[in-house]
Amino acid sequence: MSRWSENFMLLDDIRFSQASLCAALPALTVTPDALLPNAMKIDDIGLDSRQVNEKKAFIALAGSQSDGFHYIDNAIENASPLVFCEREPSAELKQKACMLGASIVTVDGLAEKLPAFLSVLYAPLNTTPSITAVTGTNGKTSVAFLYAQLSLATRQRSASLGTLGLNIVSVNNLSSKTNFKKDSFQADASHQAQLAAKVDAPRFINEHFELGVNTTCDIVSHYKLLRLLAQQHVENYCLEASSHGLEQKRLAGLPIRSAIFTNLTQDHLDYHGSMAQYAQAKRGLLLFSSLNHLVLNADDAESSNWANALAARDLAQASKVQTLWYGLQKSSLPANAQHYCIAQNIHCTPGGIEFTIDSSFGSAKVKAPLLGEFNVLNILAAFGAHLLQGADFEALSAQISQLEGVPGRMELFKPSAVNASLGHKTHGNFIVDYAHTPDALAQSLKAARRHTRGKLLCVFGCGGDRDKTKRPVMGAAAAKHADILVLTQDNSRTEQPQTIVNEIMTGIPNDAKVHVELDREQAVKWAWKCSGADDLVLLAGKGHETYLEINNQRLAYDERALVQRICAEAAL
Ligand SMILES: CC(=O)N[C@H]1[C@@H](OP(=O)(O)OP(=O)(O)OC[C@H]2O[C@@H](n3ccc(=O)[nH]c3=O)[C@H](O)[C@@H]2O)O[C@H](CO)[C@@H](O)[C@@H]1O[C@H](C)C(=O)N[C@@H](C)C(=O)N[C@H](CCC(=O)O)C(=O)O
Ligand SMILES: Nc1ncnc2c1ncn2[C@@H]1O[C@H](COP(=O)(O)OP(=O)(O)OP(=O)(O)O)[C@@H](O)[C@H]1O
Repeated sequence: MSRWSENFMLLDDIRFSQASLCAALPALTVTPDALLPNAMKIDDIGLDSRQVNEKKAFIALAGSQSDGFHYIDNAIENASPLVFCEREPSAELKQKACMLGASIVTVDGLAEKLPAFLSVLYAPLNTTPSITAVTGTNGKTSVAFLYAQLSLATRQRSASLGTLGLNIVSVNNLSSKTNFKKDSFQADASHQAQLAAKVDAPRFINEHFELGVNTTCDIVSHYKLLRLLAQQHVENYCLEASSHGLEQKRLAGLPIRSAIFTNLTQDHLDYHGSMAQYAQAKRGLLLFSSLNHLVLNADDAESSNWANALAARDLAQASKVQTLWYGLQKSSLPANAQHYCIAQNIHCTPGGIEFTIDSSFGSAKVKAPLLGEFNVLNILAAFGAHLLQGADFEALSAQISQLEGVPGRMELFKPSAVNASLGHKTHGNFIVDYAHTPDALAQSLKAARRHTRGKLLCVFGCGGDRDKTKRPVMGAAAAKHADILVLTQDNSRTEQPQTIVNEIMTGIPNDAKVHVELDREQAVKWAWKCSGADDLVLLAGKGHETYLEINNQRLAYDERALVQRICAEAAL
């Protein structure tokens, strides 16, 4: 099943009533009597003319490639009885709509009015979850995933949304995942009753759902999701805010309470044009008037631009936002940092990372079963947001040892320690990682190096039809940090994989050890066969994905499953 159809299965359950429609229409300055009778029968709404029907309205918005206005005809042919658009349609189109019983309503400033409309249309029936948004070039998915798990320290049902889809984590699997004892949890009777209600909530508990093609989904889906999460008694919700999503106002009007910034390095220059514009798009998170908390990476130079941009806002807005700084060096903290969270004495062990948290809320020695120093930063970012939101320092610190790694992010796979026929381990371990930017690749290789005794091999490629300037930079980063490079394909889209590889090669020094194998599965097998027992093979770029995108088609390719098969076969 494609990701799109799963998306609709999940969000299709979220419908609105006629009463909600009547309540919401004034936000668009529309009155129900301006609509034909069919229009009032809708219970769903969407941005894509190809996915409407007789009960679903179409919102025609201008996009970056084309304009929804051009698809109004398509929407009414697909039986949509109601279309909102930003300018007057032709007389011919109006006449056709009239014949089909459809209403086309022109709304001045439709895009700006949409958040107010959607927030009434999909108003959550109970409390809106507290929203934390995380942005940055790398680490968004990891921070969101870790944030949701850390919420278990406060026994709150929580969710994360982004590249991995929607994950809901709840208290009712706490006993199987953690060492919490039920009786050691102090709660009054009403709190216990609320917890029981959460445990009995109908669906999606501890579940994962694929949700569309984008890291940050479209604006309608966001409002539907808020209602869905409220129905599921989710109290804490962390979403990934991509720079595209922020620029295209896919999050407009959401009551985002806390913002986390991870880091800024090169990516998406094809879309934003320059690093300055890319950085500015990300800082768009500061414009949410609902913001109360800001969590900044003290080790990343861009964070001071965030602090300055906040200070430049009007006094009332700036002074209601509490800022927490996190990082690996106390010396990077700004002199006026009131709240901070620093990791010190970091040790990378075969099983994970150990470090001491030194913070303005307390200090603790912690261990996490995750690989890579950058995951220390990711933990601190999620931890810092919870601290500002009022979580207890001790309970949060205890939860760190219970964290589960993020699928396809520095995920370790070990072939059986002993080969049955040879009596010893013959080849190296794998790490499957999602690094697809120059900085992420450098960071993941540096992290992997700390977990290996032998050689470090790296299998990677670069995506087609996207920022081409990062290709040689990724080649240079891989050559600097790995011993053997295996160049292959990674979502080449409509480009020739060999052309992409040639561009990567221009950044690789002549004396580097490079093997080219465009068939990705063969490249992985080649690297593993070439590895010795103490070596480590890092597979970068695919992570959790289960496809290779080639010529507008998604071909089945699951690198985690492939590696599991290789590991299993090694034991035979
Ligand atoms: C370049 C880009 O960001 N495109 C996104 C954008 O589409 P768009 O505004 O360009 O849409 P368009 O094609 O111009 O069409 C305009 C309007 O007409 C509608 N339409 C279009 C065709 C049709 O037949 N009928 C119809 O109604 C469209 O639904 C849209 O509402 O808005 C759509 C709805 O929100 C997104 O799905 C789409 O993401 C495409 C698939 C994409 O590849 N996006 C990438 C670049 C992206 O956004 N990535 C970031 C993550 C990056 C990261 O990992 O950091 C993300 O958040 O996913
Ligand atoms: N804090 C970090 N700093 C640098 N690199 C990181 C950090 N966290 C993760 N990475 C690297 O970036 C890769 C992607 O991580 P993650 O999916 O969490 O980031 P992301 O920002 O969500 O990226 P995307 O939006 O493309 O999914 C990881 O596989 C890892 O190699």
